[in-house]
Amino acid sequence: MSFLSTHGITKSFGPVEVLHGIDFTAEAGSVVALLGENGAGKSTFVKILAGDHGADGGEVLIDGEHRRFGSVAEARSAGIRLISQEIADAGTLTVAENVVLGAWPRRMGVVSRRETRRRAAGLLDRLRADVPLNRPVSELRLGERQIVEIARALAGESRCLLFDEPTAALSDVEAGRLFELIADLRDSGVAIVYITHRLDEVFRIADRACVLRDGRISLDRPVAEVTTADLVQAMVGRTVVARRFAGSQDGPSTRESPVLTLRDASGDDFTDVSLSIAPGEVIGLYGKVGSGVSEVAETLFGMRRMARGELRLDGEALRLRTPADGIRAGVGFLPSDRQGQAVLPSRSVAENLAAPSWRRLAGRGGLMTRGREARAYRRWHEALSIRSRNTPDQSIGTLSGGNQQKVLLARWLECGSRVLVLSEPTRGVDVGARQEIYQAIRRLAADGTAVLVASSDYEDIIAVADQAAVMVRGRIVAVLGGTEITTDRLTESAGGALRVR
Ligand SMILES: Nc1ncnc2c1ncn2[C@@H]1O[C@H](COP(=O)(O)OP(=O)(O)OP(=O)(O)O)[C@@H](O)[C@H]1O
Repeated sequence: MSFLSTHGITKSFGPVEVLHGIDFTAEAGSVVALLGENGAGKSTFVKILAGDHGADGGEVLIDGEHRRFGSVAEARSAGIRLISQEIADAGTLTVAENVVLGAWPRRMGVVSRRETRRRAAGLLDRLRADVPLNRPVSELRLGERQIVEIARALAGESRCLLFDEPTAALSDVEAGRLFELIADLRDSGVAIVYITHRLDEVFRIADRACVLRDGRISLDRPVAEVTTADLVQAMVGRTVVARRFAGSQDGPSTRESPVLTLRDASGDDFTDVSLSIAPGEVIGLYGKVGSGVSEVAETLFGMRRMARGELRLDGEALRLRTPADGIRAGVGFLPSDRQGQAVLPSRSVAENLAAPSWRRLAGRGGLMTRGREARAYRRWHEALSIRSRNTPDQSIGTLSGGNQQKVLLARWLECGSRVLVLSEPTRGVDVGARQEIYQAIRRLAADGTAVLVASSDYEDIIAVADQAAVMVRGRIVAVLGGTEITTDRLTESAGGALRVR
């Protein structure tokens, strides 16, 4: 018998019905992958299972008995836990404190620090994670914070774990350890529901694949019986062919003089990095999580200080101390940590989109009108197929994760920056939307923008880069051009062995 099953679950937000009657099962000792386009309803569905949202209709059965969870605590007491996309840690508390958050170990009524550390170490050990127990979580990188979240969910007896895109920010090694943990949990009888946009993960860890399309189940089959093409077809209703959008296979034939030049730069986690970007060019900076790629990107926007080296814009030396310096210099930046560093959570979609273009949109009178913001919103809503209620006033927090990412990208597309630095531009984005984002990046380059795509996803680099630099442990180890930019060359170089040029 299945541990958990649902029949006819429906859910609306205001007038919009998001789930149209979901029949679903999760078996004990089995992993089911839950897939679907951005906005299909995956997070909403698992939040209902975890007691975070109430369903409007339908029923949830646990061990064959009807249950209705009024809160997260109630779902937890039934052994169901959600590891959400949104990290909910307490930045100033330490790693150990965050792992035991909400379940403080006490001795004679007083929180025991020793016991806190001991328990946290035990839980992190299950993930073979190497995160310092005493460090405040605000100092960790996003992937490490994700690991702390997972460790917290392992406290207590779980019968069903719901993972919502857990590997989006993890390194390959960290993801590998998580997969081992998931296999162990499965073997010990836990039911696992696993949401991902990375289809290779489905074949690696899941027993069953379940696809949500527009709030309905469009496929539910054993993984052994499906192909990647079946999953994509069920998700987007068509086949999606990964292709290269780069200007020409051999890169641009004539190169204008660079608008941005970085020479022998060293800073947080990178050393002696040199690169240049000309107008109309897309440079890919590729490396695994932790290779220094995102640190270089952040430095180009003024989010990190450069310790040594030289940054020039239009030939003029530049010192960026803060992101405000970056914006003033005409650099646009999409950070990899969407929630922490980019989303203005209490603002509308239109306000989020227009934020850095405010001055330009407001015009000479300095008066920003909702109409101007709304027009900016409409321009990108269609071009990037942003899935929202089609009103610029919708709060950004009510968009699905992948659609928030598209709004943030549109922010910089609208801004018309001369230099655009995009860190992990397709993180959390579905297979179809990826292609739209790649097209948008190339369109931007065609209009003369100089673009740097910093990514740990080689598909991003292959799809859009005219030239690619590969980083390993903070240094550029290979530079590839045009037709040299292939999966094999990129992954081989990022492994650290090969040195080209
Ligand atoms: N609190 C809310 N208020 C209004 N609409 C919401 C709310 N939460 C989600 N939605 C809407 O419900 C739909 C489904 O969102 P959901 O987050 O479940 O999608 P998802 O499949 O998890 O997408 P992604 O892959 O991008 O994370 C979206 O259109 C979203 O805008």
